[in-house]
Amino acid sequence: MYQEAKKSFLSFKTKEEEEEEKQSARFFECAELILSWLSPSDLALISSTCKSLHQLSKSITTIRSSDASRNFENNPIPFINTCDSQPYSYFIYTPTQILSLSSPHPSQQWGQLARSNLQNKILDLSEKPILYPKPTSISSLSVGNSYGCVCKDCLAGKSDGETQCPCSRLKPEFLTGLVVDSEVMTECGPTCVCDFGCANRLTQHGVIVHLRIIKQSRKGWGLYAAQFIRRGEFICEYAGELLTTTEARRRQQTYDQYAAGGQFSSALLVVREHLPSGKACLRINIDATRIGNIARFINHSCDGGNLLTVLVRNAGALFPRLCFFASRGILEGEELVFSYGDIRLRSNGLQCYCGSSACVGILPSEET
Ligand SMILES: C[S@@+](CC[C@H](N)C(=O)[O-])C[C@H]1O[C@@H](n2cnc3c(N)ncnc32)[C@H](O)[C@@H]1O
Repeated sequence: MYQEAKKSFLSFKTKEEEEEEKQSARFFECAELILSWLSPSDLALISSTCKSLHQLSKSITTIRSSDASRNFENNPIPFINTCDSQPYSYFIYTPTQILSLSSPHPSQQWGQLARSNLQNKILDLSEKPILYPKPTSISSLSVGNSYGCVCKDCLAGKSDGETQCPCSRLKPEFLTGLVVDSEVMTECGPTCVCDFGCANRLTQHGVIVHLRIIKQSRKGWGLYAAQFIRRGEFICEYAGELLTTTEARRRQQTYDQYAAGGQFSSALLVVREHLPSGKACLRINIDATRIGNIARFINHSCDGGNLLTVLVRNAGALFPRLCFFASRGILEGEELVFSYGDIRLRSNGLQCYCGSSACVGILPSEET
């Protein structure tokens, strides 16, 4: 009798306790949404405050390491790390080039929990994560009075690849895998009447091949094939923030200082396109260090690697894009690598661990 009375007394909840419990349940539902906006260090900090938040943070970390592309690409691109405890590399994802963000702290939701009740109510999970502040996508910027095509079927034409489409300077050798040097090619773009299904938009459908990102003790994260990739197949474009040359130089100085302190990888690429006149050169600075796509993980190889870089111009688009294609058949499990350049300005530059027989020992470095 006494035992029964004690039990019912203990399970009795006051109104205040019930209200507190409800509030705590609501807090954890909201926490799922808020935590997916946090950087890894803030996530770790909050996970140390209580057991429930620790569990939530762990689930978010698992989701983050299962897809670097955050659902932006056609297939998940997982992180795999067997050399230390870093589960993923943190950066903000953009599948295409964007104009440089002036905000010093852009943020993006990453790691939403699919089975959250609250999320099911207010979020469509097929949506891409939001990038804040909202960037300007370069593909939406077109040149005034520019050309475009009005073809019904842009690549219909002769079997040798010659087509009537004015936007198509697609090298036929590309598709048969014979080209080995850097080329410039053109595709249909924003000013054409054709839609995204057009065959002359090879590089505009995101990453189609299966890839993974693996960490190595000496080179850091690298991009690897998770399937056999045919020679000439499109891999990805180099997406990031487009910078002015002044801003690129400023950032490179900061990155060099961080790199000197160790454990920092920058991903600022300078592309120079020699214009047909031969007199001028168009310079494009793409920084994928804080905002970029999976191309930011491609490491250097002194022997030129297995990738071919191609500048692709979409008809009517203001800027060309740097795209990677397989320069030969690539086996599943092989690392995707290309040459960062031939110039080594700094004799005390970073040590190269490409492992090729052509290895010079130092990573390329140029004046930004
Ligand atoms: C564009 S990032 C490539 C991804 C980088 N490994 C990471 O962990 O994020 C360029 C940096 O990767 C490293 N890296 C690239 N290729 C390398 C190589 N062959 N040997 C050593 N380090 C390399 C250098 O730190 C370089 O500054």
